[in-house]
Amino acid sequence: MNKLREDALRIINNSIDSVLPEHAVKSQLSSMSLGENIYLVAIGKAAWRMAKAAKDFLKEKIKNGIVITKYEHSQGIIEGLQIYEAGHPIPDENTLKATRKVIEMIKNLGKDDEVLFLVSGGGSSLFELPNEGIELEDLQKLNNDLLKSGANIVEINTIRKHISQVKGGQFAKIAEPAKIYALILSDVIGDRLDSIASGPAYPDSTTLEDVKKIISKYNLSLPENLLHAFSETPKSLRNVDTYIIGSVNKVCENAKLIAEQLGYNSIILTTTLDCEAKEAGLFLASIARELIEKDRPINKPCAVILGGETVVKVQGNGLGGRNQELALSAARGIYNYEDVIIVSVGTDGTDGPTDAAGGIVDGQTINKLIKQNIDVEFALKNNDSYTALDAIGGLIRTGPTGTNVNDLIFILCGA
Ligand SMILES: Nc1ncnc2c1ncn2[C@@H]1O[C@H](COP(=O)(O)OP(=O)(O)O)[C@@H](O)[C@H]1O
Ligand SMILES: O=C(O)[C@@H](CO)OP(=O)(O)O
Ligand SMILES: [Mg+2]
Repeated sequence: MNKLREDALRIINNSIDSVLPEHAVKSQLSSMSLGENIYLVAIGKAAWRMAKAAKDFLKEKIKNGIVITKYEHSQGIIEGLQIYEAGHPIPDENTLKATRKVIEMIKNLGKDDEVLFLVSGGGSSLFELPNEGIELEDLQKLNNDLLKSGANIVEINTIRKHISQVKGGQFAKIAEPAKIYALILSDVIGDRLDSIASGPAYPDSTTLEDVKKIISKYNLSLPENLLHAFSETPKSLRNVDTYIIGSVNKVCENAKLIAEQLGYNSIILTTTLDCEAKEAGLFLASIARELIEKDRPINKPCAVILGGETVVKVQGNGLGGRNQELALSAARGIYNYEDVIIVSVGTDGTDGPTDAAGGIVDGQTINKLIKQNIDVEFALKNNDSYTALDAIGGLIRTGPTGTNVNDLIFILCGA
């Protein structure tokens, strides 16, 4: 493996390791003084690791607890906690079953009880009980349409919150009068607390008016029963304290430190990349060319680091994810350039409905695709980035990481 690729993989692995949730959970808990009657609820892709850290720290103070995470994201038994796995990014039967268990556990709590609510991205699909009149099939179709529409996560979750019994602050209402302490691992740009996992314990800033606008903006066609099932969400809550314990900012800062230790001049360009994945790829390639040809805006060897979450309007029937699509698109702009790599990777370890975390491309990627008879333009049009990158060794596979703080994207240039 060449040095640039080796360094890129090291930056990816070490910076994701630096945002695993154990340390953040323990350090937050050690600054709080919780009582002796704690009920734990952990939701999201990082739920298992967050819950394990909390249990190790609080021990017998936790009276009961439920963890809901994505399939293949549980790492085994945690004594005293019930662990469920469920569907993501589309909710399934197990989502509803596990959510009902949580409601049963917290609905009759008293004012001296406390709920430790550990929240990470993925929670929207894993923690859900829809409003009366909505069947699971309706909910699944709506989620599928939303995820393919090109809407961003704030828009998607605005809709999800208004057909739910637990999202948009409603979980906190059910737990009243118990106090909720929410520890949040953010995977939403700008750390919007009412969007992360659809904010089950945060006052909702969005309204039914916003729902109407999003339905019309993305031309969504909803069945009649769904249109009648929307409900307004709470705009204030009195029983919740919220703490953000990790975000994309941290993974970018750590990637910068690691790149510097490896000898690369490094900058963070943005932590809020949010445009179309294909456009982001071409934009990154143009920056790479500036670095190579003009040594601007920093001198080689260098790392230019970005964080955020791009969007994809899925119109083809191929296989891929936003990070793979960004990387494949970027390959077009660095065709035949030497000593440059562009990487895009989801810190949760799974990009779209695939087993890859993201993509890694260089100046030879397009030549390798040509040799395999793969037309990059067709692959992009068909949203088939996984198949294309897989054929030429351009996928990054980490497996589920146990954390989730959005996507890490970077350019690495040799001397
Ligand atoms: N074939 C595809 N190519 C590109 N993106 C896709 C494809 N299929 C689904 N997606 C995108 O993958 C997203 C879900 O991916 P996922 O990695 O689970 O998101 P997150 O990490 O935010 O939970 C969808 O919103 C959709 O836009
Ligand atoms: O659960 C959710 O609503 C989102 C954002 O937090 O996470 P993910 O994109 O991982 O599904
Ligand atoms: Mg997401």
